[in-house]
Amino acid sequence: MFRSGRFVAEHLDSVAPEQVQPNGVDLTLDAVFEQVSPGRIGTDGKEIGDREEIDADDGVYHLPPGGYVVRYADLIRIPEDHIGFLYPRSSLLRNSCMLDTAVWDAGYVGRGEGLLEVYHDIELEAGARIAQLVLAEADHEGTYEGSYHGENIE
Ligand SMILES: O=c1ccn([C@H]2C[C@H](O)[C@@H](COP(=O)(O)OP(=O)(O)OP(=O)(O)O)O2)c(=O)[nH]1
Repeated sequence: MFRSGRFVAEHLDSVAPEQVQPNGVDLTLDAVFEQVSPGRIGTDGKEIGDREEIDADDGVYHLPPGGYVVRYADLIRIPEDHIGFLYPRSSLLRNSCMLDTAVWDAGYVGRGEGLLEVYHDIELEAGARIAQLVLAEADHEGTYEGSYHGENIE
C-alpha cells in the first residue's frame, strides 16, 4: 500500500506545507552539476565521474539542452518496511524535461541525486519543487548500507 503525503512528510526534515501532496512530498532543487570526467561501473565496484557545479544567476539556473546531475535539498529517511519511488513533477515533462530516478531503499538517509534531462532550454529556481517522493510498504532483508548512505549531510 502506498502511504499518504502526510506520512511521507514525517520522514523528511523541515518540509514546507506546499511540499506536502495527497500521495507524496515534493522535493526541491538544491544544486545542479555537469559531469566533466568519465565514471565507471564494473564488477568490482563503481566510480562516479568528476562534476562541476553550475552557477545560478540570482538564484535561477538557466539550463540549455543536456544532461545534468541535480541534488535535492530535502533530507530523506526511508523508514523500515518501506520503499521509496521518486517521480518528476509533470510540469517538467510539459516543459520537455525529464528526471531519471532509481529505487530509494529502506534505511537510506541522505540528500539524494537524480539525472535531469533537458530537451528545451528551461529556467529552474533554486528551491523550486521538481519531483515527488512516494513511499510504499515493502518487505526487505536488511537495510541500506551502501556508499551513498548519509550522503550530502553536512
Ligand atoms: O533516484 C534516486 C534513487 C535513489 N537514491 C538514493 C537512495 C538509494 O537508497 C541510494 C542508493 O541507490 P542504489 O542502491 O540504486 O545505488 P547503487 O548504485 O546500487 O550503489 P550502492 O551499491 O552503493 O547501493 O541512492 C537517489 O539518490 N536517487
